[in-house]
Amino acid sequence: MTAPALLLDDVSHTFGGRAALDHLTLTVLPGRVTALIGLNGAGKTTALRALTGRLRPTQGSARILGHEPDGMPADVARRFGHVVDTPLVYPELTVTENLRCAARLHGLARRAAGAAAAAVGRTGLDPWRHTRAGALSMGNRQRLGIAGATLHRPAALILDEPTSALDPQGVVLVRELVRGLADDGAAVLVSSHHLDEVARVADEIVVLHGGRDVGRLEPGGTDLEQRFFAMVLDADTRTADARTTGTRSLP
Ligand SMILES: Nc1ncnc2c1ncn2[C@@H]1O[C@H](COP(=O)(O)OP(=O)(O)OP(=O)(O)O)[C@@H](O)[C@H]1O
Repeated sequence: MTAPALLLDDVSHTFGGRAALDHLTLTVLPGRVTALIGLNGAGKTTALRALTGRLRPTQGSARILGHEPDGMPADVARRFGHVVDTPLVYPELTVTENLRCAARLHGLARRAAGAAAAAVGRTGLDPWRHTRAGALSMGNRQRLGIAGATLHRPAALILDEPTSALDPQGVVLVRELVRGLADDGAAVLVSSHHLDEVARVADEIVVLHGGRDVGRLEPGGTDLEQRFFAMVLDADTRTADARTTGTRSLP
């Protein structure tokens, strides 16, 4: 059996006594794009932060390429890429300089210039390659973050709402980038609100609601939005019923 490249194992997290994640188990296999979708406040970013080690969950564990996110050996860390919260971008450096730094950080010291130039091309940043990152538009800053997180062709990739600020051309470029990495064997976990986009890129869609995995949606078909809302409504109904009967509702 193939081992998951990304794993959240029975993860719960509370902020000030309020549950943000509730016994969430999530696996992403090599070569697969898994999308995490949910309403505002469903727990998507908290899940991705727990997986990247930016947040230590109250309960449960996370693994990236078989290692704890806090204790990844350097050679494993170089096979991982992510954009969660703010992208690692230096505002005083140009786009190209930032990407050369990212290439060096990912162990591509001798190939940094070539990797940076290729990443500029892949993400449509050519007109801005000599622009300081701090002077970029929000969408181009998002492109730069994604370019830096993917230029080393990671084996495991986590992107939190990667297309939130992108124009239609950027959405297509990111879709092709993500799909291409997965087709080359990468495990990709992406959170999104854009159901149409998710349907185009994901192999599997996990619905998060109230910090819980409430079910999977097939990416195919035209009624994804309808199926999403039906799943969320059903989860709410079961939670309300469980409260009435004093039991814990199951996903
Ligand atoms: N640092 C924090 N302190 C307190 N509560 C937090 C913190 N971060 C998140 N939360 C709470 O945890 C819950 C899940 O938030 P999270 O940001 O993970 O949701 P999300 O699904 O990513 O939402 P969105 O789609 O709006 O980005 C929310 O109720 C949120 O208010």
